[in-house]
Amino acid sequence: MFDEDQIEAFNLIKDGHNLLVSGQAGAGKTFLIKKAVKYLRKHQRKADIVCSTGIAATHFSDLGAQTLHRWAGIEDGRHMNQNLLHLIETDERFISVKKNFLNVDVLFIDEISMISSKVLSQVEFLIRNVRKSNQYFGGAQIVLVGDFYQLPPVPNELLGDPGNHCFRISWFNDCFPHQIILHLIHRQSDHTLIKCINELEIGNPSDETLA
Ligand SMILES: Nc1ncnc2c1ncn2[C@@H]1O[C@H](COP(=O)(O)OP(=O)(O)OP(=O)(O)O)[C@@H](O)[C@H]1O
Repeated sequence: MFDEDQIEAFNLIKDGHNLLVSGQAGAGKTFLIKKAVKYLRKHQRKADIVCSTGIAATHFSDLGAQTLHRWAGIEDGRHMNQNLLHLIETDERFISVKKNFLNVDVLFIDEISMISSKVLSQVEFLIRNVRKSNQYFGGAQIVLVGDFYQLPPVPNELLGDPGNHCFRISWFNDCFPHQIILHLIHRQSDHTLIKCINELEIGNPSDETLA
């Protein structure tokens, strides 16, 4: 059964809102995404899951997750927006990317802390233009999931990506007005260790952790 925060997030997802779901390790983000994706698919909505790394995608292998870079055809980030848009619209090698953009109803982006503002902005630009829409992400519903205290984006100076967090994008709060934090830690194993990590993550260790 979902906890209170998970219920709030689930209802927003079900009702078609864009949102950011965050929470520390063990707060039940993966648990929530899996249930939400199964629910949406059962109700004939095309829900895709993408992650910043292939390893994270294996957590959702039963649900067909892949990396965002592969799903969106952005490769290593070498393409400028207009060039990549042209490739997606005209080049057969990008046919599955074009289908992804045109068909997706709800896109879950996990490990969002590692997706840079450059990458998220490029994905937004591409989906909006392929869908020929004025809405953010071409009107596709986007659910960002992660913990901004965890790993940051990897900078790629050669390709003009300084690795800024995506929440720095000027339109971020406008596109993601709903931002839910999962407060309850569900993971039982290594509870003490996880508590220490979570406290250190936010720079506020308790006496127990310091001891
Ligand atoms: N509402 C719930 N009821 C029962 N178990 C839950 C619930 N939410 C999460 N769990 C369990 O708690 C554990 C941690 O949850 P989960 O892996 O989803 O956390 P997470 O936020 O994705 O963590 P991480 O950031 O480390 O990936 C899992 O074993 C999961 O099945």
